[in-house]
Amino acid sequence: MTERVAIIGGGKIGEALLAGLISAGKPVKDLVVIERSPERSAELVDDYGVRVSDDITDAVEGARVVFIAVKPDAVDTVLQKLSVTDDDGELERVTVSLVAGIPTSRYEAALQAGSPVIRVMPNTPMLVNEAMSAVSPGRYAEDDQVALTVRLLESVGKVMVVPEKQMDAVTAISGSGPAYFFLMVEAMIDAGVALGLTRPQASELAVQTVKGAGLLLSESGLSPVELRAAVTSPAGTTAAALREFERAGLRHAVNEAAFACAEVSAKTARRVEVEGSGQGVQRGVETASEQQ
Ligand SMILES: NC(=O)C1=CN([C@@H]2O[C@H](COP(=O)(O)OP(=O)(O)OC[C@H]3O[C@@H](n4cnc5c(N)ncnc54)[C@H](O)[C@@H]3O)[C@@H](O)[C@H]2O)C=CC1
Ligand SMILES: O=C(O)[C@@H]1CCC=N1
Repeated sequence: MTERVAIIGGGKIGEALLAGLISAGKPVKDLVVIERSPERSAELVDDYGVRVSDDITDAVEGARVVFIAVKPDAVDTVLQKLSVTDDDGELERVTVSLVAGIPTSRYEAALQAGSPVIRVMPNTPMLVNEAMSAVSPGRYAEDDQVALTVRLLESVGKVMVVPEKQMDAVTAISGSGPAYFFLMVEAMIDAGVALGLTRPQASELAVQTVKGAGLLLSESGLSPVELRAAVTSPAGTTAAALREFERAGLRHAVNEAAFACAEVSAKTARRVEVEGSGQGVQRGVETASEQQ
């Protein structure tokens, strides 16, 4: 893998990609991050020894693949800058968006005519080379560009190629999915503390349980239904717990959550357009800790 790769946006997902590619053996000299926050840039330089620039035009020069990992609201600004950069013609640079909710058509319309674009929905387990990335090629992406993108993403996890119309559903399952599990683990730890365990004890028990259960799911070849049945003894402890989950409507809650997630994804492009045109809309209320 000697292709030069540029990552625009060195936040959580940009860092996950950077860390994953480096740990998968990609030489740091073939990587560049474009990050506008000086504090964030300094962190990335310290932690990874990677070149970080705040100048898109300069940094993407010579890059075969340009990943975009900024928030949806920042995409148009990035595209304006990218649209006036020169990809030398020979490099056949491909723009790969990791951004939720913005269709390839928007990139294709903003970039130079015929620019190849690929849309990806990754997730943060990329940090530990266990990402699930869904890939949708845009209309001008060539097979070799899709293959290169898949190869890069396969070095940091699994890859599934899907039609772009499935991206909102994918986001609702694998893109946002890790957060659902972190919430579940938080709740398990709190329950353990309520039952008298110390918080470190409850954390270790819950985290190792989720890790082991995840490995069983991916490696045993058994379905979640079969694995759950194997834990559940007749009239036993697990049956009592599961009955409470069913009574509380866990399945319904997961379904509603996934639909809410997909809906926000589907409306993102329109929201960005409206907010970008100065007619900002009030979104849902975030807690202070979620505002980053
Ligand atoms: N966090 C996650 O679990 C996932 C995020 N995504 C997508 O990845 C994208 C990034 O998300 P996060 O990493 O969570 O956000 P983040 O806010 O942590 O990172 C975005 C970074 O981009 C930088 N930035 C913004 N405008 C820039 C510009 N013009 N030039 C250079 N740098 C710029 C910001 O300073 C920030 O460091 C989003 O579009 C999101 O939809 C997709 C899948 C999972
Ligand atoms: O919450 C978000 O909007 C991003 C997209 C998928 C995961 N995180």
